[in-house]
Amino acid sequence: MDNTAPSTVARPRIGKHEDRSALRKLGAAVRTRLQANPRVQTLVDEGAELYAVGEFLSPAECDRFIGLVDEVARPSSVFDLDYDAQYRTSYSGDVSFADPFVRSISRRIDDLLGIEPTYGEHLQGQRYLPGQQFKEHCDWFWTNASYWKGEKATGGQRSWTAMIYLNDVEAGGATNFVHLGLSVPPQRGALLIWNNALPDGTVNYDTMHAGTPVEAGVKYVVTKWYRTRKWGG
Ligand SMILES: O=C(O)CCC(=O)C(=O)O
Ligand SMILES: [Fe+2]
Repeated sequence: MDNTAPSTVARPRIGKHEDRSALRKLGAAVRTRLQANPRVQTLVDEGAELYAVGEFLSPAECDRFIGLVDEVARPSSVFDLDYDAQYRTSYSGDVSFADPFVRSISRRIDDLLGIEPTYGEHLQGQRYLPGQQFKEHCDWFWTNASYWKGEKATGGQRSWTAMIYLNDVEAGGATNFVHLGLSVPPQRGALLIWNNALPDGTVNYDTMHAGTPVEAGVKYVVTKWYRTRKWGG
């Protein structure tokens, strides 16, 4: 599940900034916790906040997760997809939250960030074959879009994103933060974390990113998006 806008519209009106104070508080709490953790590397701290942890998952855990993604992968969908059916061409799926292995990994991410587990959406796996990509988008929700009413009632705005690369990719597949000039190549087991909001609690356009096309090999990632409140209906 994701929220995408045409990349040609860099700074559209998004309506009033919803969940601003919750985003500000979550931003500060997670920032403080990550910066105090010696395992966490700061990638960007100006204009946006991006962090990374190498070898967050072991190779065996990555392989096990890849197996689960292969089981659930189906064509991806994004919100308001009509304008460009090619926007997200990867395969994605919610890996089973009933699986104790999935739960343990999910909890490990919660603990690292220090976010209340119920705020997190279920982990979503994605698989990209050669030529597949996820074009430029922000993970936060457009609060003037038709889907917002439903999202507002089921957890509100997205705060932090955590994404794990499950394998090294032969060629291509980097995650490109277009406004930050940062390109992150897939690295097996590495966790990438970013704040979708600015310190003042407004959504951050500069978190816009793309999963660039895989050129050779297959790319697997697992993503967890956190809301500002308990997620779910
Ligand atoms: O695959 C990537 O590198 C990016 C994925 C992504 O942007 C997302 O899942 O929200
Ligand atoms: Fe994304």
